[in-house]
Amino acid sequence: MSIFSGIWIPLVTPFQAGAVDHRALAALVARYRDAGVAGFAALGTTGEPAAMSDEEQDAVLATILRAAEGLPVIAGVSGNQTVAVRERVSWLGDRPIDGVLIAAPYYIRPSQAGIADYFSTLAEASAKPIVIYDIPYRTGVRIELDTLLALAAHPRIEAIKDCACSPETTLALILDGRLRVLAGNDDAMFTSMCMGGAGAIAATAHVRTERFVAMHRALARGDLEQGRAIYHELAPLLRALASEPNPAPVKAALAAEGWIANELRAPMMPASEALSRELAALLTV
Ligand SMILES: O=C(O)C1=N[C@H](C(=O)O)C[C@H](O)C1
Repeated sequence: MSIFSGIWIPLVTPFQAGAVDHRALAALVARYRDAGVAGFAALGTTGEPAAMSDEEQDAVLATILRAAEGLPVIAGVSGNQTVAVRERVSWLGDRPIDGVLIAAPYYIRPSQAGIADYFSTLAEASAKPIVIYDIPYRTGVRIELDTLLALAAHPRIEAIKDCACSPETTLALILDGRLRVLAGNDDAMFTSMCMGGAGAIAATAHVRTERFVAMHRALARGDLEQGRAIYHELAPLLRALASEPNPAPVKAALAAEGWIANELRAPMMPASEALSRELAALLTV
């Protein structure tokens, strides 16, 4: 049975007075463990790895692995030089992680052949399962369906974090059946899971985590009525959490609940006062 199903948390990195707050990070992981999540994505977009040194990233990964107490952890990797990213992927192969989450090469917009070569090279170098992170609105390049289907033949490419905003692609991948499809756009998670997707890696699930887990479980057992009712209940929160750049709203919500300081590293900015007030109000309902 694949580990790539259920609700995964792409963890924020809490900062306090400019430094990584490892205590807050470990407390968050323990809180989500108790809430029934399936696993954690460390150093995904939400974790702000682009704002951290290599040493800070490695320390964050170590804290998450310790606090996860055996729940699966995958580590995010991004870049645009195959050789450099391959080194990182090989290094991660010796860590006690359960997979590597790899985005397409950003900014340089390679051809589909270039993208296929990139992922195949990294899959060959990896000792761990690979989750393809298809997020064209961040990388600047789409991984086309034919490319994804070709990559699915590789035994170490096991899942996709699907953020392409294409229901046709999502359905085609689910019907193909070789990659586990994890929704990566939070507003698409309900439809993806209804179509047969395996779950979600969802920043919004940092709050009301138990309800996201309950929604997934309801849909996975075919209880559409209950799954839909929970989705409707979560909808105002989902909308508010997506209304400013991730992870600012999630951090504001967690700060309102007292878990972390409301701090991001520039050029990312904390959520606006108005949104912070709205989120605090939504979380008291
Ligand atoms: O960090 C992630 O993984 C996620 N990234 C997406 C994004 O920031 O675009 C959102 C998703 O909820 C999780």
